[in-house]
Amino acid sequence: MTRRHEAQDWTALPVPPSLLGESPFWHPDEAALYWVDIPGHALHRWVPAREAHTHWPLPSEPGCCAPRPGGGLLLACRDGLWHFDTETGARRALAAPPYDPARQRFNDGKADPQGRFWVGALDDARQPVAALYRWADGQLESLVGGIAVSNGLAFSPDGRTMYRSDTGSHRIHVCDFDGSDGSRSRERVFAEFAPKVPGQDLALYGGRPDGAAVDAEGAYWTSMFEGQRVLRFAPTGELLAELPLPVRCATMPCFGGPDLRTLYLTTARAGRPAEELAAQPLAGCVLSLRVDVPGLPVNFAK
Ligand SMILES: O=C1O[C@H](CS(=O)(=O)O)[C@@H](O)[C@H](O)[C@H]1O
Repeated sequence: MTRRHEAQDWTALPVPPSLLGESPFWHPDEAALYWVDIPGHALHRWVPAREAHTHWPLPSEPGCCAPRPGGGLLLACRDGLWHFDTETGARRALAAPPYDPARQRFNDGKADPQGRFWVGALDDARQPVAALYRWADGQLESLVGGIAVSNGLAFSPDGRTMYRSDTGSHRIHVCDFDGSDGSRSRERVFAEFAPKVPGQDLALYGGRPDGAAVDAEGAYWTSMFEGQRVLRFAPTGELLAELPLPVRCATMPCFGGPDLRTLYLTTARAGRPAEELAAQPLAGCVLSLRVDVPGLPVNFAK
C-alpha cells in the first residue's frame, strides 16, 4: 500500500528553474542527479550531499542524457548523438542526426539493461513523422515510425517488457522485449488518454503522457504534460495512484537518492501563460518527493 500524496508535499531543488527540464537520472557512482534543459541548451547536475549545482551550456538542444560505463554521459542533441565528458565539458560525436535537424530533434531516450540506447525524435510541427531509434554497436537504426513526440521509454524490472509513449497521440505502448538481441514484439496499447478539446478549460483536461520511470514493483510512472499530475500504473495497465502536482507541466520522473526512494520530477515553464506562471512559481523546477517503493537504478548506455 502506498501513501497518498498531495500537491504541497513536493519540494523544489534550490537551483534556478529550467525552461523545459527533461531526462532526469540518478547517477549511482556520483550520488548526483542529472537532467537537461532543452530550449535552455544546457545540462545540469545536482549533488544533494554537497548541495552543489553544475551547469554546462551546450551548442545544440539536448533531448536526453544517460550515464556511460567508463564515465561521462551519452547526450542526444538536435545535432546528433555525443559522448559528453563531464570532467572537461568536451563533446565527441558518436552519430549524426538520422532526420532533418531543421524539422526534428532527439527527445526522450533510455538505455536498455544490456546498454543499447533507445532514443526517439519529435517533429517540431508535431506531425506523426518522427521515429524511435536504437543505437548499438556504433549503429543507429530506425525501428518504429509514425511518431509525433517520442517519449515514455522504460523497461520492466526483469528487462522483458519495454514501454514507450507518443505524447502527440496520447498513448502509452508496451511490447515484449528480448534483451539477447534487442528485438521488440507484440506491441499493444498500454494506456490511452482523452485528447484536449480546442478551447477546453485545462482543469478538465488530464494531460498527455510524457517521460516515465519504472519502480521495483514493476509499476510504470508517467508524467502527464499539461495534466498537473503523475500517474502510477500496475504492469497490467490498472491505474494504481494519481499524484497531484503544484505545476501544470511535468515532463519526466526518475528515482534517486542512495535508496532510490526519492522521486525526482522535471517540469516546464517555456511557453506557459503568464497567469499560470504567476500562480505556479515552481514551474520549471525539479521537484522531489519521498515515496514508499524504490525505483529501478538507471541503465548505462554503452
Ligand atoms: O518539447 C517537448 O514537448 C513535449 C510536450 S508537447 O509535445 O509540446 O505537447 C514534451 O512531451 C516533450 O517531452 C518535450 O521534450
